[in-house]
Amino acid sequence: MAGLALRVAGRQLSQRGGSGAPILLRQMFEPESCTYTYLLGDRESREAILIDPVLETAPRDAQLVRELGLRLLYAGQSGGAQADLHIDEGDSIRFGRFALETRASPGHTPGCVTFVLNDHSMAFTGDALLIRGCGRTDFQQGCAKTLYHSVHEKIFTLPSDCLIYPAHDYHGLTVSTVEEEPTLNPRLTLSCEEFVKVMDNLNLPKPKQIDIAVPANMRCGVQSPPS
Ligand SMILES: N[C@@H](CCC(=O)N[C@@H](CCS)C(=O)NCC(=O)O)C(=O)O
Ligand SMILES: [Fe+2]
Repeated sequence: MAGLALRVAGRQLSQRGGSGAPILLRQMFEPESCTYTYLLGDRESREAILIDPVLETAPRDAQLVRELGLRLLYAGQSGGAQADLHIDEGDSIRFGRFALETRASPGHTPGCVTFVLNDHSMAFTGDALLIRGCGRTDFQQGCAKTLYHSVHEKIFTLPSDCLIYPAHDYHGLTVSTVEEEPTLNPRLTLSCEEFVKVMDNLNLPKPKQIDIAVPANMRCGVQSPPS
């Protein structure tokens, strides 16, 4: 029932906002952590939102926001961090004629969310679903079984032409679709049991900067004052 209500609400929002209005979308890359930051804006009201910003590239993002004459309403990540606004499953984040629907997609971390544009044309999957991959589950209270269910239930149920924009890519790819991933993703095409085994044996090195990034994310990106 909740899923149905969300879809209906999404369609109504899309119509009220004038369906077909082109969203302003910029995908920006930070090479050290291979992170994508997304700037989304409404060309009419100039209201904008920034998804998955990285400390090192914050000046670049701020400059682009200024150059494009946008007014940033929200920026940040989720996950029990200190923040001005906490978001939950089903919450709608509005900017101009658009809105992002929040879908909880835990597994990489307990607080991971996927943001879906209200017309379901694109989804920002954070570290849950990567292109032909997925977020690791071996730290930050990750859980492979939870991630498997999140991706199958919250992302693969979107329309097949829905674009998938992840928070990271390590192979030079920029975007995927809900049509591609359920058939081509080498991890998420497995059974849940096989997936858990694969995830338990990834043996990846820790990402660079993770020991700095995690505590900073818990303070919404605010750095510790110098001692
Ligand atoms: N080999 C990569 C590893 C970076 C890494 O661990 N990335 C995380 C996402 C950021 S917390 C992840 O979940 N990766 C999944 C994966 O399969 O790589 C590097 O270049 O450092
Ligand atoms: Fe991560």
